[in-house]
Amino acid sequence: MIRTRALTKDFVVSRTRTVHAVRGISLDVEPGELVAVLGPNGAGKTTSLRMLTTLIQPTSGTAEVAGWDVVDHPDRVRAAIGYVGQGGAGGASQHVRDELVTQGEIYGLDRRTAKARAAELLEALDLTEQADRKVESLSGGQKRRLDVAVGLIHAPSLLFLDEPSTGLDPHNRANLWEHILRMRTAAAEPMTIVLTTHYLDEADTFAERVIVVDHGQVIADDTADALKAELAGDLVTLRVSDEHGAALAAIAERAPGTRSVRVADGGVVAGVPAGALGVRAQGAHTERESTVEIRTADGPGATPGLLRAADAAGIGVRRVDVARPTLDDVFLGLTGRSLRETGVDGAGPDGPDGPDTTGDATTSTSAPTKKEVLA
Ligand SMILES: Nc1ncnc2c1ncn2[C@@H]1O[C@H](COP(=O)(O)OP(=O)(O)OP(=O)(O)O)[C@@H](O)[C@H]1O
Repeated sequence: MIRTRALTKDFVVSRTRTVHAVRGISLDVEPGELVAVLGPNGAGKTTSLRMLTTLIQPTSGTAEVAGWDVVDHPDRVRAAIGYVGQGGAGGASQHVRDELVTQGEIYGLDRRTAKARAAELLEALDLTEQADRKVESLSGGQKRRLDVAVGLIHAPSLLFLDEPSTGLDPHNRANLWEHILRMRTAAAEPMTIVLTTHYLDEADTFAERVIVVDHGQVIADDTADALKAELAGDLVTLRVSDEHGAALAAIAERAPGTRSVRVADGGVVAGVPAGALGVRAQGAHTERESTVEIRTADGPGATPGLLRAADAAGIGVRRVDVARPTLDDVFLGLTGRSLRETGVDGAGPDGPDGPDTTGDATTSTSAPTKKEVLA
């Protein structure tokens, strides 16, 4: 359904500055897949989508969408796809139903077909009650559902959604997703959906495949579960008194299945009970704690052995947490940076004028390679 080879986009912003927004992306998306493209601000997600939807031309490389080359046959591509951009589509003063019918006609449907299709989508996306209201009077969630309806009016087999649920509250996000999934399965042929999102949980829950993009390159591509298992691992966190942090870290390093270990300052704790394992002082008192964070293939399986080894070394573990990895852990494992820290929820350090630019004397930063994060 989508095939790109070395797809590249440079924006020449001045004589001395070029933004390397997309750097040679090669990927294939099969019919019926639901793919989420994830990455920090400025990673190149929207630019990639804009090339695939023929809104901008690649600098180099090739892209075929629905069997057509995006540069040679943009009209064919546009006829085959739906695109829901970040800005939204609806004309504010139009009535909801009219907006849909007009969009259908723009796509070449005759009026009768456009009306029938509009009615179908209004029903499927729970907008029938709002059909005769003006677009500007809709709530955020209703407006976004209308955007999706507009993207689907000509029954495309491939739908691109650029951050479909940004700005919606959790209830409306869940509601939008329910509708998108229902639309997808109701289609005669399984619809292919490619979306960008800032919501890690959304990609995790709904996407069958997650493509992680950073600095204009694909740095990971698999199911969310496979990415988490291969690239992150479970996180076991053990809290001990500050003096035992380093010794416990050394024990954890040697434990089977350990991928990486980090000792962090756990802060000051008050009222540590007298006699707690490994606490030498008598009576409740205040002291610093360490947290030892262990990435391991199997957290629940590794924890008993870690506790036994700590006990044998006279180290009292005060608290144990075992957490399954998130997609943020995957990104951290790949780049050493957290998606949240790199501005996934807003402008981050890799934003517009971040490291993706080439200046006078410098070359652009190379894409980060996979590295051990917590070593
Ligand atoms: N028209 C343009 N001219 C110059 N630079 C651009 C243009 N469009 C995008 N860029 C730059 O290209 C890089 C990639 O931007 P893009 O919008 O594709 O990122 P993104 O991953 O979609 O980010 P976000 O999550 O913030 O939407 C950024 O550095 C951006 O500033």
